[in-house]
Amino acid sequence: MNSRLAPGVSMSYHEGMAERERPLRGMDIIHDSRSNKGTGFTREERRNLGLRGLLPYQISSQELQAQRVMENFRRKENNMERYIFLRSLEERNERLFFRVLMDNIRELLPIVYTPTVGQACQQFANIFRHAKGFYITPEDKGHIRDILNNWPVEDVRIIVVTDGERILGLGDLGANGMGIPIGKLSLYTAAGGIDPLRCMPVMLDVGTDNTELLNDPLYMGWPHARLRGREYQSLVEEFVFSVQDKYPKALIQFEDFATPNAYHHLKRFRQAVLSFNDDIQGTAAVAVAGLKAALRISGTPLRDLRVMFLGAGSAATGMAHLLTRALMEAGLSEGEARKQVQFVDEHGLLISSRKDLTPQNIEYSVDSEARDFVSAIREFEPHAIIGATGVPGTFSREVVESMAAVQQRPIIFALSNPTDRAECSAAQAYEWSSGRAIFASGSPFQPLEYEGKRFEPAQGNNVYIFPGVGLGAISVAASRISDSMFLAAADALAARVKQEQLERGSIFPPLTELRNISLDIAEAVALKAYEQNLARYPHPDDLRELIQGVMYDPSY
Ligand SMILES: O=C([O-])CC(=O)C(=O)O
Ligand SMILES: [Mg+2]
Repeated sequence: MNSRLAPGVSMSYHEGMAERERPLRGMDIIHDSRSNKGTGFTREERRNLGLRGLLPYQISSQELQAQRVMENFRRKENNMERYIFLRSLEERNERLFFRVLMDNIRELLPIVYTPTVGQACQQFANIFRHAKGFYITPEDKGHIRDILNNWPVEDVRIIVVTDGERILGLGDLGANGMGIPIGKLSLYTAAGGIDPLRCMPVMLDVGTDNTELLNDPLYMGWPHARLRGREYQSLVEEFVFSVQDKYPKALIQFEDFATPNAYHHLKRFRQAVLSFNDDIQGTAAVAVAGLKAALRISGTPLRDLRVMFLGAGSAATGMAHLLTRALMEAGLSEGEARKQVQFVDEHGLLISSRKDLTPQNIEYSVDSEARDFVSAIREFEPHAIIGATGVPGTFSREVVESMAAVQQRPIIFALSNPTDRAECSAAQAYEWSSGRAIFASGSPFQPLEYEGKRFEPAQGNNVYIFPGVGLGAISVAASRISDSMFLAAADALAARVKQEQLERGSIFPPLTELRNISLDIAEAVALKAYEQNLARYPHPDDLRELIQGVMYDPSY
């Protein structure tokens, strides 16, 4: 295996990680978010680092600082203010930011991530304070490798890149979409234990077709219509190969690209480059995990599972593909598996006679008299419906009632983000199914009561998957990411759901367990990498210990 290592490529994750840090002193330390501890500097540090006089007398423990942060956080008027507050904490004191995020993940996830991050992208230009991440525009054509040298870190391992064309279910937000890679990478650190120094958010700013943004004097992106076609593709290629040259072991996560480009990039790079598409593959693994857990409630064998998707974009087709693989693992042929998966989009059921189907969808088209969603449900009697439309209200009362009529425990996943784009709300799913639905949404819904019973809606979001997949991949320097790795990740996730949770109808483990979930997933992914001969590091004595050992700890 070692023979596959390029000369100069280190043999383990640890080697080469000791980035030479500049010895800072005095105010420079306080102004360096990675070094700053604020009032957490000890008396001795204050003496040795030239900090005397620059801080108030009292020394606070990190716990006390975290408490102060959370009190301030809770006093803020609204979630946007909380978002701004947290991002500026990160700019001042990175370790304290991650301490607070990790210790309060349930409360803070809806702020640094969906739904508030969606709003933050919409208002990105208005709330902008401090540049973070790396921006590439068509004017950088031919110079991307060069300008990558401006990034101050020598050993980047995780890159999340978007071109901003399909930000959550909010559409084309151009360069304002930078909020998404930033948010995803915060979770790579908080949930996946990736050192923030190894993370790089990238905006491939190729313009926007959002005229409101183009007309907004505050808009900060490249102010042109979107680059398309060959020129666009060649910029993406130049970016990917420049990254590979500078950071040969970095994982590239493609995020929130419009469907045709998302598929194009996936096909182009999945074999050759350590990369994946989070919306297609990460979401798919979450959905498969959720379905497997849900089947434990309903008692349906996996091989019998029938699923109907609403929406035929990247997330839905990605889920169908991985689900087909899971059904094949359960013993079905590919043809049999595909027959258990159907799609409905805005023009109705995907039937073979339709002329508007994409290559990803044609494989799942059927011959049927049914046309609309409800009659398709009545005919197919799916165990689960999964929405990935970005269109709220599409799981109507009639839809949910039809599911409740054909299944005792209808599985209803309303996965579109942010919360106000969900196909139906948690309350609607429970109410319209008389409390029988097994529900999950992409963005959070509050716990609720229905007819005296408490429900805790599960959040079926790819945050359960990508941090662990990334951690596993970079811990062994995987050469690429395979479908089997995502199936292994889904199994590791589903395995963490306890029986007592299932009894409460909850099909994902608590978000408070994210770090351990990511560790389990990382181990499963790394094992697959060795099994499939895709690891570039030699097998360690204890894989789990190795992975655990590289996980970032924000304590001072
Ligand atoms: O960011 C999220 O919450 C999930 C996701 O990838 C998307 O909706 O595009
Ligand atoms: Mg996404």
